[in-house]
Amino acid sequence: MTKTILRALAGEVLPTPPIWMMRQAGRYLPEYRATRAQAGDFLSLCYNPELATEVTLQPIRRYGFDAAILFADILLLPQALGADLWFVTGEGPRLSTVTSAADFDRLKPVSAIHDTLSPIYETVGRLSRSLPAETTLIGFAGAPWTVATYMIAGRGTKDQGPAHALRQEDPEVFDALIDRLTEGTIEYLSEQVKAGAEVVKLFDSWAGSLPEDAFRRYALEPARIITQELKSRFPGLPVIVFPRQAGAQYVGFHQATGADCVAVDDSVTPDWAAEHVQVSGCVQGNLASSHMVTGGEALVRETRRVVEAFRNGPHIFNLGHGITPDADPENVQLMIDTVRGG
Ligand SMILES: Cc1c2[nH]c(c1CCC(=O)O)Cc1[nH]c(c(CCC(=O)O)c1C)Cc1[nH]c(c(CCC(=O)O)c1C)Cc1[nH]c(c(C)c1CCC(=O)O)C2
Repeated sequence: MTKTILRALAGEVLPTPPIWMMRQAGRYLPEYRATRAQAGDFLSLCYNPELATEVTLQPIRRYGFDAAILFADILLLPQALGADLWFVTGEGPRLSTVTSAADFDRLKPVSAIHDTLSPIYETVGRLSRSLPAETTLIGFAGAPWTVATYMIAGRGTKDQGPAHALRQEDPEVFDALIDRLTEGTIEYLSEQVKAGAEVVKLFDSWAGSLPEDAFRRYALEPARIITQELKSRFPGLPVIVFPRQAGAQYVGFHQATGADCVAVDDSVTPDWAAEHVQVSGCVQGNLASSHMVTGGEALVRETRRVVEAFRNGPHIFNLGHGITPDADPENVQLMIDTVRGG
């Protein structure tokens, strides 16, 4: 029987939505923290196929989620393109910056990325051989705009100021970077699919900071190009796009990109998303991840509200954003029991 996630992605309305969780392998789980300590740092874990496979499987063993997502990070692609990358504990990622034509010219060609990323493909292959038969394997990459915001600023930023400045002040360099990332993302995801990923997801975490014209050009258009090219290379490949905090711009995103599923964050209500986004295809989301910290009756009530709102169309249950390190693993179980048990 076809896997539930693939059925939902094909547009089927299921009595119980399939479920997985962004960042389901992460620091809220004691077994993740133990494996990560064994690996040393986060990047060593990403590039270690044996341990990356292990942490990807941990939430599947513990909770029986319907999908596993490759354990990696959206910033591995810039690293493979030649950016220096490191993580500062308690603060987040740091990268060497791209803010001029000279910086851009130092980046490697897309053909070079596999030298760095081949361990990731090996992890995908191992996962594809070891997952339970009913579990779907999701590969992923960052969307060009979101990845560019980190490459331009050299770190995470609250308002993506440096990237907005570059796109306005030096559109030539900015567009060249977006194009390189678009091309790199296609090749990166293609290798994940060849290694066994059954679905791919594009994370555009900062799409919501783009004003309307720029949203079309830098969020929608790259997502369309990547989706279309992957679907022409791999007919039938399901694609999930996540233009986070797109608000009103979620409307029409399925049709404009050709993606099978639009993931929505929790800044929109499930009723609104059912009416305006699910009308055109499968929706993924969108319980606020704070419920995984606070739990209790509110968690049960809001979980039911999400299930109820999306009941009449294709839906994959998920959080509105990644689960946080301070989440309680028991609340995750309560969410799953509520989705599956009513
Ligand atoms: C912006 C972004 C990044 N990475 C990602 C995004 C887009 C989605 C989002 O908005 O959350 C995506 C990502 N990061 C990770 C995954 C793995 C798959 C999954 O479980 O969803 C995915 C899909 C693992 C990770 N990526 C990171 C962790 C925590 C690493 C650790 O210390 O163990 C994990 C499990 C680190 C990371 N990676 C990134 C940041 C800003 C950080 C530091 C923040 C933090 O410390 O939580 C960049």
